[in-house]
Amino acid sequence: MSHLCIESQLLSKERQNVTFPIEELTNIWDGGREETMIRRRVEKLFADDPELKSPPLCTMTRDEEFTEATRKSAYIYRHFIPKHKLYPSSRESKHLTRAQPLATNLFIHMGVFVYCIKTMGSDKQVAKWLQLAKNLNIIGTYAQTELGHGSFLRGLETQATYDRTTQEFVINCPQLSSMKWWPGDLGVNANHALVMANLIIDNKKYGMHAFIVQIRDLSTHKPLPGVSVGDIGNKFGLGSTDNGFLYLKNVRIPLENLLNKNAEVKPDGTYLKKASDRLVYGSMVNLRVSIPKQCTDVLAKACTIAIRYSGVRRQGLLKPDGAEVPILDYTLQQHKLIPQLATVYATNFAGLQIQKKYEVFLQNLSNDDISDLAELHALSASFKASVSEQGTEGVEVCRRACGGHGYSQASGLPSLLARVTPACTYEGENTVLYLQTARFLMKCASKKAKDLPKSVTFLVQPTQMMNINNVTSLDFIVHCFKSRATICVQAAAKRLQQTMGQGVEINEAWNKNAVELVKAAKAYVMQFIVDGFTTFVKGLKCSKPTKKIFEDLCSLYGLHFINNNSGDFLKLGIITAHHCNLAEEAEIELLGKLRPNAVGIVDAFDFSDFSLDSCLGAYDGNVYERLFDMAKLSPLNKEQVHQASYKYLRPYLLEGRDILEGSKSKL
Ligand SMILES: Cc1cc2nc3c(=O)[nH]c(=O)nc-3n(C[C@H](O)[C@H](O)[C@H](O)COP(=O)(O)OP(=O)(O)OC[C@H]3O[C@@H](n4cnc5c(N)ncnc54)[C@H](O)[C@@H]3O)c2cc1C
Repeated sequence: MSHLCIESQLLSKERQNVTFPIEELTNIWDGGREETMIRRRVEKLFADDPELKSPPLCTMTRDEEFTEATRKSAYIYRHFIPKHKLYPSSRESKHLTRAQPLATNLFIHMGVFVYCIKTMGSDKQVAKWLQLAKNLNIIGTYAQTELGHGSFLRGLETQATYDRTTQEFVINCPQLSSMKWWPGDLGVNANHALVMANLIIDNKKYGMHAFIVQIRDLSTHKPLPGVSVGDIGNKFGLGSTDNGFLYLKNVRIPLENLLNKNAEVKPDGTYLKKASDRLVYGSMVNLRVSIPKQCTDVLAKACTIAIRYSGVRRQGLLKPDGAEVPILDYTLQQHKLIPQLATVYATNFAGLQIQKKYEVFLQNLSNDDISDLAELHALSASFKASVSEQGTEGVEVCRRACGGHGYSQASGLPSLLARVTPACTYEGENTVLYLQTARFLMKCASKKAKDLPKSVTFLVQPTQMMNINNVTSLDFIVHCFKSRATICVQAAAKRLQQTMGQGVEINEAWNKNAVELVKAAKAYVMQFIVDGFTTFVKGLKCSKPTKKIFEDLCSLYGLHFINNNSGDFLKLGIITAHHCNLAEEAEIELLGKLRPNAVGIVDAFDFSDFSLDSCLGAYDGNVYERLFDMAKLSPLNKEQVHQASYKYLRPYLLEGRDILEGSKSKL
């Protein structure tokens, strides 16, 4: 029997040992049996379409990757989606992001430019721009960040000065640091930009507003006068996206190009505010709610790759005279990977709770009730920060857990890491988001329980230690996380008050206590995740073996965190040293229990080989043959003798030949 077959057999054996119905878990993951069927149908449409096939990502240059991405994106939006009727209103559309091949672009155009027109434009503006944008008749970007400023919005320098005589805005980047930098789809493809600029009327500043600016000629696609635009160059990853720079000098746009649903400038220069900034915040929440799901899906892929690979990779012995074992048998490998699997489940199902809160908020909004906004904003900000961080750390753990092969692009893991890590920065840099959450928490800490939303009253109530020996109990784990959040929030509030009591001005006091404040925000969101996942698991109706998997993953998620931060839980008086010992033992026991089902659990994510795009993670486990096939495709192997060796090394190699052949003839 060939060596290759053994790898496939090892994965089959893993699957025979699975103790729960994989299909049931898949259905729960998808949100129901019918959703699984719809998702599979959508994924099959993508996988079967020859227009969506590309050379493997790891064999392409940046230029080829970008060109392929643009070709496929244009095809998807103009042909594939209409052909299969996968419109945003259809049930199928929910599954598009997951089904779509990795290397595509136009995300900022379709996801943000189109969304901003819809939510920030008047009816007249929506009628003018929306369909053009959806049809790719115009391509837009969202240009907010500048070379000199990102997080601090008031520091942005681009100006839109109203000229009453011509009824135009004159857009200017006053200096190098005001140049727009980073916007996606801008560098090469966009011919319009939604530019965030300071509105100035008669020398008075009115703050940031959104303007539609045409930046390239509609026929030639060349930059218009006053516009300097291009790609910012290679990044950590995301070679398929043309993040760009944009410098605007005296570019004139008509009055109607200010997106004016929330604020308007009349022809005579009168400024009219129509909606409160709080409503504008509400629309930002929507974008933030979608990012964690993308991060969770990326971590789910990384877990699938690393766990399947660990099931077939054999290295060393557990018994001196036994057979070589798959590395998944090592407790240390389980300790790296299975908690990542628990993270995928915890963040996914806790995310559903935010989604529900968001839907309630939207319902209330239609009655002009925005009382939930502050909590939703605080929650979605810290949740985005926490899930993108856990996703980034988790993918890197998975990558390193695959040894040398995890470093190869062919594993698919480097591109997953490059995809998840920028989510820590875009749509609000994580630290800045945690600080926003802390602001809400400090307000809560200054109030009485009766004046707070029910979901956060625990933050101002006293905590008690729970005397319990069963540390895997979900009630105990939730209690630990809630107590930690309460203590951290109250401690940060107390310190802030003390600093200000010493006469320190608020911003300075805030800065002095920023570490404590961020810790409070992190503790708050961690309790939300643990509580949300636990609530989901407790309410889950399914077969006993599947329920057991959920309960074990839920306990593992909590205990792994407690064990990694035991000093903190001990210091805060939430647990004792006895609990610590029990928690460490319980975690190892849970790893052993989940180990036989690990391959089954990742199979339940149901990623196709097409979407995983990994030599290590394919369903059949035929790892080595795939790696060798991929290596053969390396552009460096195109010629038997590469020009570089010939050009730069040949003279010295010929010297070597003469020495070696000369010494041979002397023998
Ligand atoms: C892949 C990618 C795609 C992007 N796409 C777009 C796009 O389409 N359109 C667009 O406009 N922008 C885009 N951006 C830019 C992105 O939104 C900004 O990078 C982000 O808002 C962070 O701003 P910054 O880069 O200025 O970081 P900075 O704010 O300079 O952050 C640098 C450091 O300073 C810290 N810091 C900043 N402020 C504070 C504070 N108050 N207290 C404590 N610490 C602080 C941060 O935590 C961080 O550690 C993209 C970025 C990336 C990486």
